[in-house]
Amino acid sequence: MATKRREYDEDDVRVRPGKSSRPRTRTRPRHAEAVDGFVIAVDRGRYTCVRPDAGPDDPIITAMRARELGRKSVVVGDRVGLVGDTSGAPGSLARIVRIAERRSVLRRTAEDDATTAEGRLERVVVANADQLVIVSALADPPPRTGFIDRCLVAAYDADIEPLLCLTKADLAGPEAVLGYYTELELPYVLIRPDSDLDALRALLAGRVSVLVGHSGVGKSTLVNRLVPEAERAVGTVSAIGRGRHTSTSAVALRLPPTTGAKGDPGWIVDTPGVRSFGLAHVSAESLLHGFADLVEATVDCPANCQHTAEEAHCALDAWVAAGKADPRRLASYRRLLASRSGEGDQRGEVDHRGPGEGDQRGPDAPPAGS
Ligand SMILES: Nc1nc2c(ncn2[C@@H]2O[C@H](COP(=O)(O)OP(=O)(O)OP(=O)(O)O)[C@@H](O)[C@H]2O)c(=O)[nH]1
Ligand SMILES: [Zn+2]
Repeated sequence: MATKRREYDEDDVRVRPGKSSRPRTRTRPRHAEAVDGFVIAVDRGRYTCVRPDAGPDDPIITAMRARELGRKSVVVGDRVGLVGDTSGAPGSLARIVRIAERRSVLRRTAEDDATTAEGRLERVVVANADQLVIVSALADPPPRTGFIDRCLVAAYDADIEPLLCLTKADLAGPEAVLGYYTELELPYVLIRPDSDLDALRALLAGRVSVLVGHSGVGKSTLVNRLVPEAERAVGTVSAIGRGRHTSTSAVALRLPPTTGAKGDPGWIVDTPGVRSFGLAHVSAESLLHGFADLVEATVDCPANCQHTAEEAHCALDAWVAAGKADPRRLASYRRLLASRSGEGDQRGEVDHRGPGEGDQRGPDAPPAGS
């Protein structure tokens, strides 16, 4: 007699051994035995996770996504349910069967080509972040407020608090940059080679913070100072997976405990592959949320005002003319508005994209290699 075969996933077989002819019951609670995991890196279909309560020396768990997740994307910062071999032993592989509801979603639109649907693909960069740390040098390279404005919009859009981290404070003062943002009362920290980083560490404690910055601003230097283990940790997580070293576009690093401070020191998420935030997915109204100093003026705009320079009666022009906001802020807002529709001047906004960025796919793209 021929054995009738049906496809089962592993734990189906484990839960009901020998009952291969019994139909799958729909009422059984799915994966009640799943353990909680926190995704710290994603590399070509392999997800590096840790137990949320794990200590620095606890094993890291490599997982793949279960078929039942469908096309849902799993990104760094996701809180997931894991089944299978969650021991973290060398060669072991767990499966992600659940993704917890996300507290926040930091997105970007790929800027390779903002004029096509594919180019506008929205990518989730990090889930469940609490804070976006915008790293900008005060000199060498000079601060780019256009980049900072763009990051602020991404942060407000994601419902994440921004923190301005001004590096190379030994080379130039922060007055010009801070003056530009006077109205916003942005929290900021100044970093110099001899700073002790206590103020920054206090702002990172107990939270998941995403670091973004242009090349050369000193982000790697900062990450290495905050997490002396960083290089080794990144090597470890990205060497997993297919046994090839590829750089990922986001990786979560556990901050070491600081002497004297109690409680969770927090996590930083480094984003080596993310140089800017495409904002094509952000509506003109949401874009305005990044410009709290301008938003009040728009109540006097005509209905359906697009707030562009072409709008003859946009109230923003009068607002700025009356000295109620910095004209450079209005110019920046309008530059971002224009860049959203793919017609803007994006000079200085787009760096060469880092390798591995294709791993950060939106929910519409199947995971690479699986
Ligand atoms: N004067 C001064 N130089 C700094 C400071 N922080 C970093 N640098 C220098 O700035 C240069 C760039 O620093 P990195 O940490 O490599 O910059 P990055 O932002 O990681 O840039 P990529 O590696 O290209 O992504 C290095 O030569 C650092 O030594 C600082 O606070 N003051
Ligand atoms: Zn207007």
